[in-house]
Amino acid sequence: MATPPAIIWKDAVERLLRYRELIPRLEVALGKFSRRDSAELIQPVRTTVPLQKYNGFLGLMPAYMENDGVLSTKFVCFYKREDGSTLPATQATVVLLDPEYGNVKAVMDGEVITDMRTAAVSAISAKLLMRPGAEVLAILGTGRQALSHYNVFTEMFSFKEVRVWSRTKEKAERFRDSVSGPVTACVSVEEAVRGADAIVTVTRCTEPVLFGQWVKAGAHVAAVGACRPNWRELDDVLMKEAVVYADSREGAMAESGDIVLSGAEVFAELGDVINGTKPAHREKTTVFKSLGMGVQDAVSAKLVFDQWKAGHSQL
Ligand SMILES: NC(=O)C1=CN([C@@H]2O[C@H](COP(=O)(O)OP(=O)(O)OC[C@H]3O[C@@H](n4cnc5c(N)ncnc54)[C@H](O)[C@@H]3O)[C@@H](O)[C@H]2O)C=CC1
Ligand SMILES: O=C([O-])C1=[NH+]CCC1
Repeated sequence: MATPPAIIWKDAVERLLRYRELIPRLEVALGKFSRRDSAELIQPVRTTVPLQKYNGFLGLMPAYMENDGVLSTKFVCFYKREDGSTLPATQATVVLLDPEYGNVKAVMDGEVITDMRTAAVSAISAKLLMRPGAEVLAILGTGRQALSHYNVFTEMFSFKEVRVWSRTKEKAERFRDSVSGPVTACVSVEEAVRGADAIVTVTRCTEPVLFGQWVKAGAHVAAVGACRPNWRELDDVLMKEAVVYADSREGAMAESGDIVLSGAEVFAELGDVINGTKPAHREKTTVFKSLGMGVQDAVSAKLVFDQWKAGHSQL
């Protein structure tokens, strides 16, 4: 009989997941995903169930990596919360299964995984697409993803200046005061992004907040919010001027308002660049449209579970 699943909650995930181990594994997984070899990796586009009464969605995100023996699914609920709401915008749980027996091996907190793997993939996009010598990073939004993006971008790159913008100055200042490094709290998006070499958009907005006219030619934008086909963060000018990359082409065509509504073309997936089958246009303005993929959760969950098991076998 199968042993009961391990329950690995937030504190443990926080302790066990490290960017330095996560990032190389995500790079390998993104490359595998873009090869579309179903003997290696299967990951359908997220199934989304609208929770109309609550202005939210349940996303089901399964992934199977046969050669790695990893089978998982994430349940993620995300909401368009009203201003001032104290309810969480995103809640997630990852379930790891044994692909041979079908039993659940572990149930783990998915919030830390979602925060970290999303930021890690944006950092991979910057590693591949940002101009060398980038000096200024701008972050739009000051929530959970803003913090994880701040952490990994400042760990991986040496920016001379980091700017943040939120809809109120107080929120931008609170974010500035909560992190250890120097941050400029900006009162307008324009002030935050003018001259920036890298821009991260991590807002819950549904209308464009970042306009192409403010974006420096050759900048790299990691666009993380607006994960519904009728939600936007970036305007048409930026979407049409930039070379657009995505984590999953199918995901982007189905779920990204910035792509669907602007009519912009997805030039390549990050995995195509990793595999060397599509170029990284570092010299041009680039947008990485992130939607999030089950395989990113699968890789993270395996890493957490392996470390958790190693810790428990020593007890
Ligand atoms: N691409 C991916 O893989 C993932 C994307 N997301 C998306 O990333 C975004 C940020 O997520 P979290 O940081 O977890 O949310 P959060 O609720 O912690 O932070 C959201 C930020 O957006 C700001 N905001 C809310 N409404 C806004 C508006 N109308 N205009 C401008 N700013 C607004 C809030 O003040 C806050 O600073 C959300 O859209 C979420 O759905 C979340 C997880 C994974
Ligand atoms: O990949 C993910 O977990 C999500 N993408 C959009 C909201 C949550």
